[in-house]
Amino acid sequence: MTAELIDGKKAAERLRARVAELAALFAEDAGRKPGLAVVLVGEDAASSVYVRSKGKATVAAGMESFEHRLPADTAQADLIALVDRLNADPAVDGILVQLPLPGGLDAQAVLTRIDPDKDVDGFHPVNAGRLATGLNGFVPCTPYGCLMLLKAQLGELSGLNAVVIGRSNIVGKPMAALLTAADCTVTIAHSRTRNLPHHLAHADIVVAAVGRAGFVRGEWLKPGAVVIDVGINRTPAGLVGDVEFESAASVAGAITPVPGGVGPMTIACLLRNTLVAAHRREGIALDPQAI
Ligand SMILES: Nc1nc2c(c(=O)[nH]1)N[C@@H](CN(C=O)c1ccc(C(=O)N[C@@H](CCC(=O)O)C(=O)O)cc1)CN2
Repeated sequence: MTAELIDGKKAAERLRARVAELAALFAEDAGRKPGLAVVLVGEDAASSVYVRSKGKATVAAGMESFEHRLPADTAQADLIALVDRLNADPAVDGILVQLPLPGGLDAQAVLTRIDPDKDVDGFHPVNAGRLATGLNGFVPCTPYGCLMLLKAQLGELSGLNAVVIGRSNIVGKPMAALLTAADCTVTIAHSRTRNLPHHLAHADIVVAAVGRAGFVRGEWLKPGAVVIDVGINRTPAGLVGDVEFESAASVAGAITPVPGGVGPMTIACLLRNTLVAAHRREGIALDPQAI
């Protein structure tokens, strides 16, 4: 392996510590802690673990955690009613509905019901529009975490060629918007892309978010590329990313491992977004770039 390993766990610890410092200052100014409400519907094992981790991290950062666990057969109207209550609750600065929702529930309708100014997941169409047009809003946590890792690794991103593999609303599209805003030349590749190796051969930055174990092969990469692997695939061999790690690490300049790369940044960025939401709701100044 020649690539430098990008340590997302360490970067996430640093971000969480900074958020905790600023949350303590917020509590002094506002007379209350920032509050995050997380809604879990059903008993998906991985989601349950993520929600527990979010609750713990929220409390550790000096914030208030409100956890709502609902049965898998919850009616759409009841879930919407809960979102409405959280929208109206002054102690709640951020609302997150854990995905995926059980079959039969309309995730888009639920996400669109969240007050855009409490939408710390950044999934509401208003926040997607704000990101696309360069306005202040909330950016989805995983792509924001990827951007932070890229900036820490490369410094200035302007003028670099970036290929984002995957076009989901949660990762691919916002990732491409963030890289475009950072003045990269961005290609979005997906399942219909012809000749992916051709595009990757010119990519200084590769963000893989396709959800297919070991999909990206090392021989497709430009030597020295920085590779961000968003994939979390559970295989008989354990947890693996979307990038074939061994072959990629012998060509790339730097690469995120799975686990321990992008994943931990997701929760750290959620805390960051909650802190920003709390400041905006209370009208207390905070430069989001300084976190
Ligand atoms: N409402 C949301 N739902 C989901 C999101 C999201 O951002 N908002 N993202 C994912 C799940 N997720 C957080 O919710 C998440 C995924 C992975 C990790 C993480 O730290 N992963 C570890 C590995 C942990 C493991 O063994 O599973 C790592 O990569 O090192 C944190 C959060 C889907 N749903």
